[in-house]
Amino acid sequence: MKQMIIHGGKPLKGDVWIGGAKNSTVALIPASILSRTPVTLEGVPRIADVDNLMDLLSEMDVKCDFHETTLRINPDNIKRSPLPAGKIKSLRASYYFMGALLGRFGKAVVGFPGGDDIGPRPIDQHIKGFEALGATVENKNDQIIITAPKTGLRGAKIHLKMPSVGATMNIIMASVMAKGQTIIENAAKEPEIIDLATFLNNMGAVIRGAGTEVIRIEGVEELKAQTPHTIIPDRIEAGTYVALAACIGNGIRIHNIIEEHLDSYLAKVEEMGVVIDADEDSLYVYPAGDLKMIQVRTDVYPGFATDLQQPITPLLLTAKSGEGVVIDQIYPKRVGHIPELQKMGANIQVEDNIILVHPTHHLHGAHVSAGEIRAGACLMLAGLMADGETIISNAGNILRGYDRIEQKLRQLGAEVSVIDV
Ligand SMILES: CC(=O)N[C@H]1[C@@H](OP(=O)(O)OP(=O)(O)OC[C@H]2O[C@@H](n3ccc(=O)[nH]c3=O)[C@H](O)[C@@H]2O)O[C@H](CO)[C@@H](O)[C@@H]1O
Ligand SMILES: C=C(OP(=O)(O)O)C(=O)O
Repeated sequence: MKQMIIHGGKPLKGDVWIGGAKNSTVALIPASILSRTPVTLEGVPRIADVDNLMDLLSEMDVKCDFHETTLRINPDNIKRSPLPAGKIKSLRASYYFMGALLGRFGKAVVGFPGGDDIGPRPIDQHIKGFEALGATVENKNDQIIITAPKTGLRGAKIHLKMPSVGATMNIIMASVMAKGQTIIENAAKEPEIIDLATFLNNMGAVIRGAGTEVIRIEGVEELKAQTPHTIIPDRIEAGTYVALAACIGNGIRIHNIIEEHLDSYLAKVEEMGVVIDADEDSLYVYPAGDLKMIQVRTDVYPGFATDLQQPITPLLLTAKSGEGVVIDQIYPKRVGHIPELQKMGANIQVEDNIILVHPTHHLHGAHVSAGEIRAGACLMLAGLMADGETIISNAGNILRGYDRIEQKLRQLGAEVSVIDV
């Protein structure tokens, strides 16, 4: 198990560069097997989810070469292999192999995915989509077996019950080579969907409307990657550093961002009174003065992202007065970080899944546990603010999605290390 050890209370300063978006990357890697030619991804974050996806590719004899931030994936000798257990359980996004294998081979045998403990994560909309394309879906011994008819998948009109990011991406991957037209209504509009569509379109796919609620896909015969694809910057990592800079920064510039992707988040941070200067592709966060308490309600994009409700919570604790409220409409049970923050002296409670935050002038180091990735990010920020030593166990959850975190925090002046215990 990994532990993160932080000696907090030191003001941080300097520059930080944001990596490629985890939530794009984890879809683009499975999508790479749809290509008949080698794929090059650039701006790939150094995170554990990528290592686990590369291991899954190697089970299919797909060769990967990961150098700095460039990942080359060569599916020339790909063999269709079932992915029943093991690494598949290590991340939620392994479910993208359902759509990708179905699209490429007409058959996918994939174990139930793992991932973060953020409450129930149903996949009924993914399955509804595969079935609409003509596939049969069986659930046997903790595995999902998805089979296209002998005549192949056929385009269909699919109306999602809710704009699910995972279902939208999985249906795109399955339908990109189906016969005829697929229409996804009530599709998710997250920037990561546009990134996937751009990647596939550059390989010859015909996907229109990504980023809006209606996506139209004309099936094509085959896909061939021709040019490298640069992954969009991680808006959640960027938002985490914005919160960090406002909590304990003495002037921090955050590079490689797309400001528009952070609009609703930055509006909330600025409503608190944090002063931010935006450049073409960077943000400068000034040391914070007296901050106001706010209310946050998560929503689908372009609303406030569920993945940012935990990273902003330590910032709310620094407000001068009032009561802050955080409501996660996407994952209401995503409140596992609250008892851990209480151990550090935070005046914060949960009532009926509503988080109530009160000004806390002093946090102290404690031994806490990162139940999931963003809970880990929240505790990491609290640890950097707190006096004394904070030990975060289950820090592997932070490494799942935060690119070179130890190195980046140290460059800003933090005293932090990650150890194996
Ligand atoms: C809308 C939203 O904020 N999605 C976030 C969510 O995506 P993730 O892909 O986990 O979630 P979805 O967007 O798929 O799901 C949104 C909501 O729909 C429900 N649902 C989803 C699929 C399904 O088949 N049935 C069903 O009921 C989910 O339980 C959830 O309440 O976490 C990802 C990783 O943290 C983020 O990158 C996404 O931005
Ligand atoms: C919950 C998250 O990750 P995953 O969906 O990969 O578990 C996240 O990115 O906040």
